[in-house]
Amino acid sequence: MDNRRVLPQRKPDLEFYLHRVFRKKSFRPLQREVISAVAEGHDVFLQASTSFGKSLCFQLPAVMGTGLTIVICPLLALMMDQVNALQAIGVAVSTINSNTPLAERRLILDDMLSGHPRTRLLYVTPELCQTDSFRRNLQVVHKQQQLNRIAIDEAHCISEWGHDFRPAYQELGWFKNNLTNPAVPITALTATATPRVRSDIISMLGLDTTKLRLFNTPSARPNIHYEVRYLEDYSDDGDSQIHNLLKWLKAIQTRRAARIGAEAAAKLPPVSGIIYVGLRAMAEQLAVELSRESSVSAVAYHAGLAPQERTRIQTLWTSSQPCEQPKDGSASPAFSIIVATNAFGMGIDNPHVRFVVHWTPPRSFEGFVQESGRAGRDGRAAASLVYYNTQERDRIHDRLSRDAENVKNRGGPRQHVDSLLKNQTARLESFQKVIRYCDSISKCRHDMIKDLFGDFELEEMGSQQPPSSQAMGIGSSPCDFACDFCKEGRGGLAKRKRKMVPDYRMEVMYEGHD
Ligand SMILES: Nc1ncnc2c1ncn2[C@@H]1O[C@H](COP(=O)(O)OP(=O)(O)OP(=O)(O)O)[C@@H](O)[C@H]1O
Repeated sequence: MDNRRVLPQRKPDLEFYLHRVFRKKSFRPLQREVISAVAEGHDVFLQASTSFGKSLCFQLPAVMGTGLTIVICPLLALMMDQVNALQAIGVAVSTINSNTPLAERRLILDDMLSGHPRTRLLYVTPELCQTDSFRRNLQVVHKQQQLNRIAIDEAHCISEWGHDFRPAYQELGWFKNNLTNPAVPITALTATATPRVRSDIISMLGLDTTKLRLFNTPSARPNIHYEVRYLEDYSDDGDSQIHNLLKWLKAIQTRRAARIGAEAAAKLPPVSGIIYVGLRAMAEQLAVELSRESSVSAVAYHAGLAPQERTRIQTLWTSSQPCEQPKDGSASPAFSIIVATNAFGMGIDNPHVRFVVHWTPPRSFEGFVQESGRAGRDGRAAASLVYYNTQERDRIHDRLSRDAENVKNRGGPRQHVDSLLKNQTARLESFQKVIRYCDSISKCRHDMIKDLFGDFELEEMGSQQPPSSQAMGIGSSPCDFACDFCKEGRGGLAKRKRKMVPDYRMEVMYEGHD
């Protein structure tokens, strides 16, 4: 008998893959912990802010060793962004989507079923995972012990879209029910999930909460200054709002010049910002009006633009010189602004956005957190402004209530109507959270976001957080004078609000909200 001690072969560590494959210097806070849990084969739920680097949490484990990771992605553009980025660094990645030619699809499936797939990550849609043929293929790969995990990116879509226009999301529970002995680990990742959405994700995927490893970053980002600007009711032409915004931009410009000198400030690339509006026509109009200012370059972005034009705008805006230079040789604008509907954002990787403005109250609280979270992805100071007036608030609220009523009165299969109603009610509740956030003048906005998003519940469920937020403990605020309440206090906010809203309305607005 050979008694020689077999030395365990030392596997390259996570840092090795981080440096070698992904060419990053170090992990961001919490990333290492999440990646370890994924690599160890746990079911993982990660709720982390838009700038976190969630993709790395399943991409890195996928390139360690052999086997296949299936990635479920809701949008083609998002899928292609990740696939292109991985191809560029030499990772064996493929995608099967509506644009994949048949011959290529066959090659990918042949590789997948070969018993030792070369492909490390395969990006697919939930609709593909619903088909019998793809499910059979997954079962074969699973039997061959080559199916390492399923990663579900933008997992909130399970709850937000699964109930109506993308029912395939409702079917993702198939993995846990059918890929068993051993069960295939699932990694679900999202930037925005309220307690309701979270529990939908967990139950629809069939995840066992007693074994699930949970991770989250605070929903309110410490480097973002949150502020609500109260507008007078019935301001008919919007001029005062534009004036208010331009004044704010001017102040940023002045501060910048004071800090580094006017000449040096003029040589810096423009400050990038996003203004979210509710309608396409509003995006066009506001972009024209803002561009009248020599210091501003503003461009509209919405789903009505031709795809090439949208790509052109995105590419320019995410480049190091994010707007066109004036043809007459005059100084380049100090601000480069995209005026967009909510068609703009998902998957757009511009870490240097300094501000996100909501021109009207956002339609949902999740949308607000996600959209405002596009500011300051580089970790530097950034701002979120919401323009708010009671007229617009009531208009949106009435419309959402009417939509819920219409669904109730609709004919059709009971189950379908119930599902639509659940969704419509959730939309209304989500907007009511926007109202609470905007109306409040008595609480730190970071704390409000944390409350309204259910961060506390995650903490109670044992979710692990980055060390800096743990140090603050449950219930404490990540705000360091980075919101209008902490800066101006209740008195200051009340004064601002009173100027814009008649006294009798103020009383009504406070009721039940603070
Ligand atoms: N450890 C790291 N060091 C440096 N850069 C990183 C690191 N991890 C991720 N990144 C970069 O951060 C950027 C954002 O990553 P990613 O797109 O995965 O974010 P996300 O959390 O999925 O955001 P979103 O919710 O907006 O999609 C990417 O450019 C990525 O390469």
